[in-house]
Amino acid sequence: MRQLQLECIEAHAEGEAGRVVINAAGLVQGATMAERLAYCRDHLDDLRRFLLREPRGFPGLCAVLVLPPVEPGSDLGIVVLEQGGFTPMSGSNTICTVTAVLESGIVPMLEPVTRVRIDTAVGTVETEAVVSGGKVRSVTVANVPAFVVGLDVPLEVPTFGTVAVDVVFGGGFFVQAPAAAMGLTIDPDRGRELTRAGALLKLAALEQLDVRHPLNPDIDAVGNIMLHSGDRQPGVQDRNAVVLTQGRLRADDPSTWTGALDRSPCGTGTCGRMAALHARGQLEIGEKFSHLSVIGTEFVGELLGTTTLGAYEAVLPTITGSGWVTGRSTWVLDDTDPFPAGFSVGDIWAPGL
Ligand SMILES: O=C(O)[C@H]1NCC[C@@H]1O
Repeated sequence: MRQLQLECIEAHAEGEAGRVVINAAGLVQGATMAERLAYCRDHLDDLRRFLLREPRGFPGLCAVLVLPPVEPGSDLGIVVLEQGGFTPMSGSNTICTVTAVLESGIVPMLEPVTRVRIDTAVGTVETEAVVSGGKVRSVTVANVPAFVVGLDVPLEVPTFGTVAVDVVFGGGFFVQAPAAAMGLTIDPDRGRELTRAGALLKLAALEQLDVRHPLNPDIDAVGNIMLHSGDRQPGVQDRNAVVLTQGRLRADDPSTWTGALDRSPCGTGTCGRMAALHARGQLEIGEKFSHLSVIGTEFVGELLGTTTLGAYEAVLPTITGSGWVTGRSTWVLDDTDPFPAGFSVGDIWAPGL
């Protein structure tokens, strides 16, 4: 007997897969997006694993629950599912969602530009899709304010020693460091070493850093890690590799020191990186910022202005990229299936997490 049936539009944004769940409204309770995110974290973690892990998912996959809006004038709300947990916001997943809801007709498409307003647990996000011939060509996401918690913060990282990192918020909290500081380059061939370094940075961040979003105190931990190409230099292309870890990391278990690299240039990470570069005097308001992923795909960022958020000086970041629909799927759970929350195997992940 089938107990659960999830209707999805499969998509990717600049290579990063996002499974957009379009019939999840009845599964999530809460009057605000913050309450809904908290509800997902408390009650729907098995659903997240069901969607993202084997035998239905894969390590490079994220998903999005498309929910009714909560703010007047918004079109929808989203909660993002990553391998490490539920998150309030994601650039690639927002682009996947906008592309999916417009190309499927869930939200009417108006040529040449359609605006889609999206509620998240850290604020409302305005998006602008360039459309022609019934297709979404690109999506610009005017993200929630991004800010710097600290620049060059010393972290004691297992096996690496002291590493100076930037702690930033760009829709989620990130620790960001030059790949060179870990003896690495941003190259897909070094993926295994990049994920190991990212996992160890995250372990250190979770133990040593206190972060809290001024508008949503439940957002209180570093989520993802960005290794980047370092200070901006004329003629040098900015690149990054964002490490998405699994849920549980343990300092005493090297099998957990792993993760998957974001295949896109990471929208939230790019927004946080732009906040840090602005604070360092390396990115002006209104200047375009081309950021490449580990596979060479691009988001173009821009800071539209500044604002304040609680005690933080913040910037107003946008990112632009493209998404593509890759399929339609219906995921079901048979009540005799032994893996209702999926599984992971130590050939690519830490086993059993
Ligand atoms: O673009 C982003 O913001 C992200 N991509 C996958 C993980 C992050 O949420």
